[in-house]
Amino acid sequence: MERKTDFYIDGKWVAPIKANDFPVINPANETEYATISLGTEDDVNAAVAAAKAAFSSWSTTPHAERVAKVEKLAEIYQERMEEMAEAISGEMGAPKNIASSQQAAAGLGHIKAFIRALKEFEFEGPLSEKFQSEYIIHEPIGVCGLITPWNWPMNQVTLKVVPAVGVGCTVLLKPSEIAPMSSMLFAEFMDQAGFPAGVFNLVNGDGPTVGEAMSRHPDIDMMSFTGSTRAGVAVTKAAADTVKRVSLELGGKGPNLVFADTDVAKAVKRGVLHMFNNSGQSCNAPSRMMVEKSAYAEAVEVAKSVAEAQEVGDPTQEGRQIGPVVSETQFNKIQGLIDAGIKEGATLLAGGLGRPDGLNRGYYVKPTVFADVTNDMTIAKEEIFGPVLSIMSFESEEEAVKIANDTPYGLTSYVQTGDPERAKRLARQLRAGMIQLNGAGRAPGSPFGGYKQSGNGREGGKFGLLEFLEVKAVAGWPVADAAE
Ligand SMILES: NC(=O)c1ccc[n+]([C@@H]2O[C@H](COP(=O)([O-])OP(=O)(O)OC[C@H]3O[C@@H](n4cnc5c(N)ncnc54)[C@H](O)[C@@H]3O)[C@@H](O)[C@H]2O)c1
Repeated sequence: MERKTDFYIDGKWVAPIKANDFPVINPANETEYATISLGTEDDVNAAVAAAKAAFSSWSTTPHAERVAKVEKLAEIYQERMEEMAEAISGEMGAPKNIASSQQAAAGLGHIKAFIRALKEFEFEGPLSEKFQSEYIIHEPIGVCGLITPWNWPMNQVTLKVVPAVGVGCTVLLKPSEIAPMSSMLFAEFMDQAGFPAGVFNLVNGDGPTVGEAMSRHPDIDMMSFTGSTRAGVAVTKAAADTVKRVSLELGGKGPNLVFADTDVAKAVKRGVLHMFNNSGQSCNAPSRMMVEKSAYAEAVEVAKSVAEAQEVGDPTQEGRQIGPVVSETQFNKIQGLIDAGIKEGATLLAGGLGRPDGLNRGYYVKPTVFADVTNDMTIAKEEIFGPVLSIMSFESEEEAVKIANDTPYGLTSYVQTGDPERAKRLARQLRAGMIQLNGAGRAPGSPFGGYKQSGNGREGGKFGLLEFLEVKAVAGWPVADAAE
């Protein structure tokens, strides 16, 4: 078992000011995978002081030099990708192949997309052709506090750290205390890449102590938060007195509209597998499958057989199995929601309560599908964050849009239809930050973020850079006389 109780502050690994050991549990076998320390407000103060001191020189370092450091980081990340996949698998239970090809790989993909965005972004220029002497300059916002969740650890960490330091901000990262090992390894990569002392700092800790101290801190200029809507609201409230900018990436309850004019079997299979991916622990999971009435019977049959064929098991083995969910708390929460689905009268098609056969140790959940769900049921309203799909039906396109939008969330909505005009129409009518039509994957650098209570930020590519930039407007910028 690894013991990694130090924090990374001002370019060095330092012991916490007050020791407070905390176990990182491997959810596949319920044993202690590593020990970290939970920090205090004093550790936050030390890290923020380092970040503040580093800001004036880092923010004025030539852009090309900063980009070169990010390129170095990409090289190191690529070389040490397998270590990263192992850390992610051990801390949150992603099976080997997902940890490597999806989880760790997502981090590298984002770093590369940011390198392109950093090279292409126009940091300054005239307001318009007409107003040449009104000059706009984008400047780094300052010291940024970054808080991340456990479900896609490196995806989230790279989406925040890389654009922030890339544009000249300095940062304090607090990863999820449940899955901090990948971030500790990432800190090693940052150190190896040669970022100057104080540019990147990491303090482990829980939300109410370290997260709250960061959100309130007068010397943190911006908070970038990914996690539950509950914690996002807490961060926003704690940040209010200092009027810092708060960027939020929160939960979701994604609708997946399946129309009879598509290849229903194929679309349903894709939707079910997508729901189960990462054991259902994705903010953008298509958790409400809505099927046009005339295709409903077929959809239910396909979903049942896909769920029954879904293997669950040991993440250290090769294969297409899904792993456990992250913790006992999550396991119990999911069981409670499955129970609510049964009690509220949804039809249990596959899975259900308890662990899958033969898996008595580890937080494994049965791949579960409910049919005949209505949008007022708890399982249709709450983010479950487990491999649990709800299927419901609709009669008309109008009704489908109404049900899809009837949620406080608005992260990703999915549409499956053979009619291109309908696809375009729905893409405009669905109230969500992201729409995926007919199984299309998202392009690197495309903005990731939500409407409504799914958040207010946009991460990735040039949109992700803008999150960490202030906009300065200069009137009377000297311009050469056109007549000269
Ligand atoms: N929209 C997105 O981009 C996105 C991506 C991934 C996950 N998520 C969301 O994250 C959630 C799952 O992650 P989780 O269980 O780790 O969420 P969580 O909100 O419990 O924790 C997320 C982070 O916030 C910290 N935190 C908790 N309470 C806090 C407080 N009062 N002040 C400051 N920080 C606090 C935690 O320590 C952790 O680092 C889901 O709701 C999921 O939808 C959203």
